[in-house]
Order: sequence, then structure tokens, then C-alpha cells
Amino acid sequence: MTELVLDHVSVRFTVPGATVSAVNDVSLRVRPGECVALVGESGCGKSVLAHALLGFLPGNAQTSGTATLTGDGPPLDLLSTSDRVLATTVRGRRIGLIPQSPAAHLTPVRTARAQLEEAVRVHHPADNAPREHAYRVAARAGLSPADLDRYPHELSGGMAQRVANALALVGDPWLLIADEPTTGLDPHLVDGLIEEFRRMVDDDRAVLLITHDLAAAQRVADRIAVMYAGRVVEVGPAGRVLDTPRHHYSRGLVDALPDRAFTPVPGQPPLLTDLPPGCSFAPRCGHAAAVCAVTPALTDDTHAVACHVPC
Ligand SMILES: Nc1ncnc2c1ncn2[C@@H]1O[C@H](COP(=O)(O)OP(=O)(O)OP(=O)(O)O)[C@@H](O)[C@H]1O
Ligand code: NI
Repeated sequence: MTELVLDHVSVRFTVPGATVSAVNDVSLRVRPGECVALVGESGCGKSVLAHALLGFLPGNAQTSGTATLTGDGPPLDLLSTSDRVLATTVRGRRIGLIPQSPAAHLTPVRTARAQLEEAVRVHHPADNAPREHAYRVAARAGLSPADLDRYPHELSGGMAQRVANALALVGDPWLLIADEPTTGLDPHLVDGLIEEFRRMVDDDRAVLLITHDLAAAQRVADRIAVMYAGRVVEVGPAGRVLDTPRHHYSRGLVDALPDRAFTPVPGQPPLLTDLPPGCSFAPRCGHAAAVCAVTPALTDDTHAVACHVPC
């Protein structure tokens, strides 16, 4: 069975005079037929984790732990696999990425059409009508033929997002990692993308939806993982995380939803170069106790939490 299993994944960046702990000891499983949402405030490490899984980290990054992709041959640890193998067997094929800043990831000198057609040729070499195939995928992502003749610098943010969404879907990946994929999209395109995710999940594939927007996660996720300062602090079935959150940070995110109390979580996340010992949320938490000076482990039940004094 195809599965992605993250086991104690950490990512650190060495910067002049400091180490940035962007991802800290993340263990998470993504199974066929599910959409997992990874939610958390800006800067908590969501995109860094996505980049780590696809071998897109810069040279100043070090990883530890494993991210094992099973199915289709021997298990592959994505964190230690060579760039060549990732490029030829994983990226776009088994795992597709909708990057967070799509415009920056498009080739500047080629039209959207040329990039999509090339992706069709790479991923579907037997398809003798790549133009039509590219157009079908583009239309599903909300692009018109005229949009396809534009170069990346001629695309609005929302159009670049649509091109990136189409490009990530061309290879019919087993897992789609979608990093804030609805940025700049009109509501009907958001609905279309969510339908696309549901189709993948119904087809026993998987989606890892990265978002800072819990309301977006609520619409589509089967499970929600809440990340704080690089750590997964709670993970469980979407309904349970939203209705009965166990971590005080998740409780805060739920209360910040417009249809709830609409009050933001007070305070600021810590600097990742200067993580306080113990629970990183303790300084912002109204329930912190002496025991929170020790980093709480994530429990291993279906609705897991990393907190000494859960809600
Ligand atoms: N190349 C790098 N060198 C040093 N620090 C980095 C590097 N890339 C990312 N970081 C740091 O890693 C942390 C996590 O960043 P990341 O982009 O994963 O956040 P995020 O959760 O995706 O936030 P957002 O919702 O704003 O996209 C941030 O503090 C960021 O500054
Ligand atoms: Ni991000």
C-alpha cells in the first residue's frame, strides 16, 4: 500500500550566528484516501516541511528523521534520496507540489501553455494529443486558452496560482502537497479545487493541504494536524479537532474562526532561533504549569495531543 510516514522529521537552517529550528520532531502519516490539513500560523514551518519532502531545501538546511514513501517498489526515504532519483521518480509523479509562491516557480521565458504541454509530455509520453490534454487540465483549473499564451510575468497572482495548480495535477500524483493553493482564487475556483481534492481522495490518492486558514481546512480535510513553532501539537479527525480541540493553541485557532468567537490567539509565536525549553506555546498559554518546562510528547492515539494539561 502507498503511504507516506514521517518519523521524527526535523529541519534546521544554519544562518550567520544562529540555527533556525524550522521543523521539530514531526511524526505524521498520510494514508491513501485521505486529505490531511497541516495548519498553523505564519512561520511555523509548514512550507519548509513540504520542501523537505520534495528535496527542495537550500544548502544551509540539515534534516533528521525519515519520511518514508511506500508502494511501487522498495520504501524510499525522501529525506535521504538523491536529487536525481527524486526528480525522475517522485516529483510530479508520485508527489505533486503546488508551491506557495507559484509565480516564482514558473519558468519565466516560457508560456503557461508550453510549460503545461511539456509536463503532459513528461508524465504521459504515450498521449499523442498533449495539447488537448494540457488544455483539459488547464480548463479544470479555471484557465482560458488566452491565459495559456501568457508568460509568467503577464499572469496575475490568481492566474499564476491556477497554472501552478494545473501543473501539479498533470502527473496524477499519488500525493498532492498543496501549499496555500487557493491564494487569489475566486470562490467558484476554490470550490473547483476542493472538488479536485475530493476526486483524488475518492480515487484512493491523498492530499496534504497546507494552510494557515482553519476554515479552509474545515471544508475539505479528513484529518487536521496543528503545527506550532515547528512541532505538530495536535492531530486527529477534522471534526474532533475542530469541535473538541485538545491543545490550547488549537482551541485558540478554533476560537479565532469568524463563525466562533473571532478572537485571535493572544501573543506572538516564539523566534525559531530562540525556542524556549519545554512546550513552545507555554508563554502564550493560560493553562501552563511547572511541568510545561519539559517538552510534551505527542500521544499516539487517533486524536493525539502534545500537552501536559490538555483541554
Ligand atoms: N532558507 C532559510 N534559511 C533560514 N531560515 C529559513 C529558511 N527558509 C525558511 N526559514 C525559516 O523557517 C521558518 C518556517 O518557515 P515556513 O516558510 O515553513 O513557514 P510557514 O508555516 O510556511 O509560514 P507561512 O504561512 O507564512 O507560509 C520561518 O521562521 C522562516 O523564516
Ligand atoms: Ni508557507
